[in-house]
Amino acid sequence: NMASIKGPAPAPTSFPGAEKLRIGIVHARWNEECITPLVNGCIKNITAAGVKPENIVVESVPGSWELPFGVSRLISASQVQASSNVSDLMGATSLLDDSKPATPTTTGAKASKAALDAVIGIGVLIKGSTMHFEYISESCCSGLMRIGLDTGVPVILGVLTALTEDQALERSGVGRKGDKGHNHGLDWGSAAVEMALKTNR
Ligand SMILES: O=c1[nH]c(NC[C@H](O)[C@H](O)[C@H](O)CO)c([N+](=O)[O-])c(=O)[nH]1
Repeated sequence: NMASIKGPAPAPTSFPGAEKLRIGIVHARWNEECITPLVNGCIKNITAAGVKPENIVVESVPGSWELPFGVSRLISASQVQASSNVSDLMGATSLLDDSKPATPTTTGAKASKAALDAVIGIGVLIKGSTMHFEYISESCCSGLMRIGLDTGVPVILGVLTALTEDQALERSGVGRKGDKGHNHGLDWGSAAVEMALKTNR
């Protein structure tokens, strides 16, 4: 059979200036078996690009429906933080929930006070027996698109809209079959850094 032509072109491999960036991740808590590897893959490529762990802010919301609201609030909280003299960024971002740095900083380095340069919304929607999936997927994706356009802060779409559990598992790199699939979180992390640098000229 013909090899598929689908898939992204190779992403940039160097991200000069990434050490100054601050990246946010807001993830839903549905379908955790996929969410966890997706978030970890995202963080892996963000740090591989040169972003400091203490400058990655991770927040969670109940489900994908809440992603646009969560991303919007995190962006505005970080902008308030950057323009005020509030010392603790985490305090500002705990508007969503008990925020925690992506990885506890060994250096004890303080998170920077700058506003977030890009945010990824991560969710996993799996088709059930009703139309619920269609309505959440459409609202979540168009909501995330709107926030990026309205705020000028790049919002990366990290939402899997899977028709079966296997589709979701394969795209999280934890496919049940022999083929482990590909963890799309990796691509979302690279996309976030690339877009942040393009926006931060
Ligand atoms: O993130 C998801 N949320 C889901 N529902 C919860 C929804 O996102 C909201 O959290 C809930 O409706 C409360 O607003 C899902 N399903 O219903 O299947 C799903 O598959 N994935």
